Amino acid sequence: MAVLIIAGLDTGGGAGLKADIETVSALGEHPLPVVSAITYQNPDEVRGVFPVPPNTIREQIRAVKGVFEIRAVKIGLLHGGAVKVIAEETKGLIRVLDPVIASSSGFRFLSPEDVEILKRELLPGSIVTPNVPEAEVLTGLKINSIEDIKRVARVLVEELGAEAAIVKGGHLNFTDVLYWNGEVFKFSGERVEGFTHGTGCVFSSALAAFIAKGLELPKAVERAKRFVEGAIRFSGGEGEAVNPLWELQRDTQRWMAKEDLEKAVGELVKLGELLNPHVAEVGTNFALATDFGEVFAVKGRIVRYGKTIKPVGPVELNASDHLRRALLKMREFYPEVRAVINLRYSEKLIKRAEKLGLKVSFYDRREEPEEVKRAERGTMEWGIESAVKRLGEKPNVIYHLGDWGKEPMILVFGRNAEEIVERIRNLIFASQ
Ligand SMILES: Nc1ncnc2c1ncn2[C@@H]1O[C@H](COP(=O)(O)OP(=O)(O)OP(=O)(O)O)[C@@H](O)[C@H]1O
Ligand SMILES: Cc1ncc(CO)c(N)n1
Repeated sequence: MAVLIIAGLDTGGGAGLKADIETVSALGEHPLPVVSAITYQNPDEVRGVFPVPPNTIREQIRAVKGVFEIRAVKIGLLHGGAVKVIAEETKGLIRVLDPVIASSSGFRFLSPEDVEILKRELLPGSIVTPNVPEAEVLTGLKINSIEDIKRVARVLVEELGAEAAIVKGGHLNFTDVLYWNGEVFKFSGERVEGFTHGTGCVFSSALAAFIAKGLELPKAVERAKRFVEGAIRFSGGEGEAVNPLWELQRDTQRWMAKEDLEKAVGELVKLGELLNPHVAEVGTNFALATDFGEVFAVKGRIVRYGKTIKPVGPVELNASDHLRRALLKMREFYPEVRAVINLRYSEKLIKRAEKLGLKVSFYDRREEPEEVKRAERGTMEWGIESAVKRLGEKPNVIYHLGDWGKEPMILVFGRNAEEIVERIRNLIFASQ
């Protein structure tokens, strides 16, 4: 199904048309991109805007209207001169209007006069998706609470003529409110950590995509909100913005990590008899993280099995809490580290690691502060941090000598699963 997207270009690649195209494509619909403005911006600032002439916008829309079956329109950044043309050309279509008035960095895209034109020409009949400051500008009302949000959403529909209004709580308490058909719908949410540049664009284009799929409005809003939450959680990297491709990328990363780890575990099993004496009493596990910080490991761990070794279960997401925490802590210091394995402690292995040129550090559980001990779950994180700080550079191997009821252990880290296998091979062959 086709979704017509009328929006601006963000040179920083975070918001605007690029985010919209990715969102609509990721959700399986066909984007028809129409450029309304060219902005010069980066994640820190908007430097300026070139408005695309209204006739050029009209011709872009006309080139696809009637050729594709347009199931929904998403309208993002505009300029005053374009409003009338867009209103004319999208008449009769389902319109999601994201009234982009100012950037998150404070650049004012629409003048008060432009806002008046938007209210008069385009808002009536549209599904409008303002954030709190935009809703305040559109209605002239102040918003301090969820009750205010509900009132303003109603005003947008009942007094300003919108088909529906979703006032987004990203600037308040992450609860969005939909007013539609005389009814109020609340969509609760919690703050998600991550980059938020482009959230408004992704939300409105996801909403348009879900409407294009035929979802009823409340269901489409719910889905769009959850999609944005994922796009924030799995954001990051160069763009310092939300990531509309999160679901696809996460799934790709998952199968790659799973496959890599399965292969590497297979290689370890081939070392069976040689590795057997180094398997920890509690079992050995082997963990691999994706770029998104999700960690795969062997369910039930790798155990001694007669003279050889055996993975108890399959490679799965979150199959090892201990190693996951160790790895994620290490990645806070050294994000290139993606894999870890635990082995039974032996002085011989440590000596051998040092001889091989691996950087070795340790932590002493007796030095663990009382408050960390009492919190219980923080021990691993504390241990990794103290070992990293002790060495002052990236450790490849971290060991501890145990404590009451705790088996001494060695952790071997690597950039990927193959590197771990290689390190284990070198360690055990040489320690014969
Ligand atoms: N940190 C966050 N955690 C969870 N949800 C968020 C967060 N920030 C925004 N949202 C949600 O993202 C959606 C977009 O809302 P937001 O108010 O951020 O839009 P916006 O201000 O128009 O975005 P932009 O920054 O692109 O202008 C809403 O569903 C909102 O609740
Ligand atoms: C092009 C464009 N559209 C929307 C926004 C709002 O995030 C932005 N900063 N840039």
